[in-house]
Amino acid sequence: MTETQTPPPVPSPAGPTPTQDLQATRIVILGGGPGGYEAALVARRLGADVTVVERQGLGGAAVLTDVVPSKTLIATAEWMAVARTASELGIRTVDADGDAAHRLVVDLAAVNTRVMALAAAQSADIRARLERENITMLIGDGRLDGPSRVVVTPEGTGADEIVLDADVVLVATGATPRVLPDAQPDGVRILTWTQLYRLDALPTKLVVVGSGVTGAEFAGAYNALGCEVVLVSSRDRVLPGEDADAANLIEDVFRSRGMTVMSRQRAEAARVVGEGEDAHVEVVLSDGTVVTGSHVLMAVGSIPSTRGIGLEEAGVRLTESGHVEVDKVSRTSVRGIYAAGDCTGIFPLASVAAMQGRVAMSHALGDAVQPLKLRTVAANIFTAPEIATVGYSEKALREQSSKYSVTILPLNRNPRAKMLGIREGFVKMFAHPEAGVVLGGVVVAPRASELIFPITLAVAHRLTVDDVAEAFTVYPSLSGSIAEVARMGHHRIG
Ligand SMILES: Cc1cc2nc3c(=O)[nH]c(=O)nc-3n(C[C@H](O)[C@H](O)[C@H](O)COP(=O)(O)OP(=O)(O)OC[C@H]3O[C@@H](n4cnc5c(N)ncnc54)[C@H](O)[C@@H]3O)c2cc1C
Ligand SMILES: NC(=O)c1ccc[n+]([C@@H]2O[C@H](COP(=O)([O-])OP(=O)(O)OC[C@H]3O[C@@H](n4cnc5c(N)ncnc54)[C@H](O)[C@@H]3O)[C@@H](O)[C@H]2O)c1
Repeated sequence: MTETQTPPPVPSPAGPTPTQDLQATRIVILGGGPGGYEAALVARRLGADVTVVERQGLGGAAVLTDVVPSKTLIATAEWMAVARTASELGIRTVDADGDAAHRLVVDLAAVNTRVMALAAAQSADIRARLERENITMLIGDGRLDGPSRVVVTPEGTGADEIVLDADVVLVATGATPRVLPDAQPDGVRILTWTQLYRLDALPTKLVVVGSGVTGAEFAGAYNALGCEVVLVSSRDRVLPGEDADAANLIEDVFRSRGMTVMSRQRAEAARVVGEGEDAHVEVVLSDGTVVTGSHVLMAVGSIPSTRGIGLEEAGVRLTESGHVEVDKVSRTSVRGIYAAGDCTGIFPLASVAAMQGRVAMSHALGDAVQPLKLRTVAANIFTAPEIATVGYSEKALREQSSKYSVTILPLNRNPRAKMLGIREGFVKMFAHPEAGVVLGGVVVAPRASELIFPITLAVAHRLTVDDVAEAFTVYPSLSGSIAEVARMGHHRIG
C-alpha cells in the first residue's frame, strides 16, 4: 500500500511564529466525530501536521453511539414493518410443515450484536483511513491550556500527560444526552440512547420520554420490532420542530400501529421499583400520573461537551446554553481556535458537523472557503415512513413573511406506491409564486432520504418548478410524484 505524499506546507493565517515558517502548521483537533475526522483529512491534504485527540474511539458519538447504531437498529425495524404488511401482497408465513405460522419475532441480542459490530467496524475504517494519511491519533481526554496548547490525559494507561503545542485548535467535542435530576440512568432499565444496545431481549413495555427526532425514531423502531411503546410528548404533537403535516401524519401512524402517545405531558422523574421478576420502571409525569413500563428511554435532548476543557479560560465565548459561539467559517472568539459540530449547536447533524470542520480547516490553512450555508441542508427522520426535508420550511417562510406557493400530493395516488402497498406519505414543494424557484420541500415516504435528492438539487441550484417538472422520471416510480408536484406548481405566464 502506498502512503499519501505530504503536500508542501501552507502558511497559516492563524499566525505561526517566524521559527515555524518552514514547518507544517500544527493542528490539534479535540474530538474524533464527523466534525473532527473530516477536518483532519482536509487539514492533512492541505499539508498540516495533524493530531486528533479522542476519548472513546474514532468516528465519535456519531459512529459509536448515535447515528450508526440507531440507523442499523432501524434497518431491522424497517424489515419488520414491511414484513407485517406482506400478507397484503400475497405473502404467507408457514412453518416447516407448511402450516400457517403466526408471527415474526426479533432476536434483540442478535440485532444488537450486529449493531455494535457494524459501529466498531466503521470506527476501525475511519482509524485506518486517518492512519494512512499520517494523522496522529491519541486516545484520551483533551483540554486546552491557553489558546495554543492542548493537554492530553491518555486513556486508562496511567501514562503521563501529553502536551501538544498548536498553531490551530479545532474543538469538535460533540454533545451528550441530557439527564433529568430525578431520572438518573442506571443503564439497565432507565436508559439513554447510548445504553439501549446493551439490551439482550425486547422490553415488554418501553416508555420513551421526549418526542423530538431521537424519541420519535426509537419509539417507531421499538414499536416495529414488536414492543409495546408509550411515547411521552411534552408538546401538542410529536416532532414539534418539523413540518406540521409530516408530524401529524407520523403521530397518526404511530397511534394506528398501537403506540400510546401521551401529548402535553412532561416527565418529572423515573425510578426502578420492585426486584427480580417484579422489577419495572415508574415514570412520574408533571400532573402526577404514573406511567409504568419494563424500561424507559430518556430522549430529552443533549448538552454540549464544552465544560471543564479550558475553553472559557482560553477566552472562547460560550452561549447561555453552553455551545461554542462560531461564525460561518467556524471561527470562535479566539484567533486560532475553531469549533465544529454539535458543540456549536448550529444544526446538530453529522453532515453539518463534517462541513463545519472542513470549512474551519480550509479557512485556517488559507485555502478557498465557502461560508457555511444552511439553506441547502437536507435532513431525514428515520421513522416509517421517513420524513426528509430540504431548504426553507413552511414555518420559516411564514415567519419571514416570504412570498411562497405550496403544492402537495399524497403518495397513495402514485401507481408505484399502490403496487408496493404504500398508503401513507406525501410530497410537498415550496416555490416562489412568480419566479417559480424551488425554495424547499418535504417528502414523507419509505426511503424519503433517497427521494429528497432531486429537490435538494433544485434548491441548491435555484432551479424552478418547471425545471424539475420537465425532467423525465421512470414510470412507474415514486419520484414521479416529485415531478408531478412540481408540475402542479407551474405558474402560467400571461
Ligand atoms: C440517537 C441519534 C441519532 C442521530 N442520527 C443522525 C442521523 O441519522 N443523521 C445525522 O446527520 N445526524 C444524526 N444525529 C446527530 C449526529 O449524531 C451529530 O450531529 C454528530 O454526531 C455530531 O458530530 P460531532 O463531530 O460534532 O460530535 P460527536 O459525534 O459527538 O463526536 C465528538 C467526540 O468528541 C469526543 N470528546 C468530547 N470531549 C472530548 C475531550 N475533552 N477529549 C477528547 N475527546 C472528546 C467525544 O467522546 C466524541 O466521541 C443523531 C443524533 C442522535 C443522538
Ligand atoms: N435522523 C437524524 O438526523 C437525527 C436523529 C436524532 C437526532 N438528530 C439531531 O439531534 C437533534 C436533537 O434531537 P433530540 O430529539 O435528541 O432532542 P430535542 O431537544 O430536539 O428533543 C427533545 C424533546 O424532549 C422534550 N422534553 C424535554 N424534557 C422533557 C420532559 N421532562 N418530559 C417530556 N419531554 C421532554 C423536548 O420538549 C423536546 O421536544 C435533532 O434536532 C437532530 O438535528 C438527528
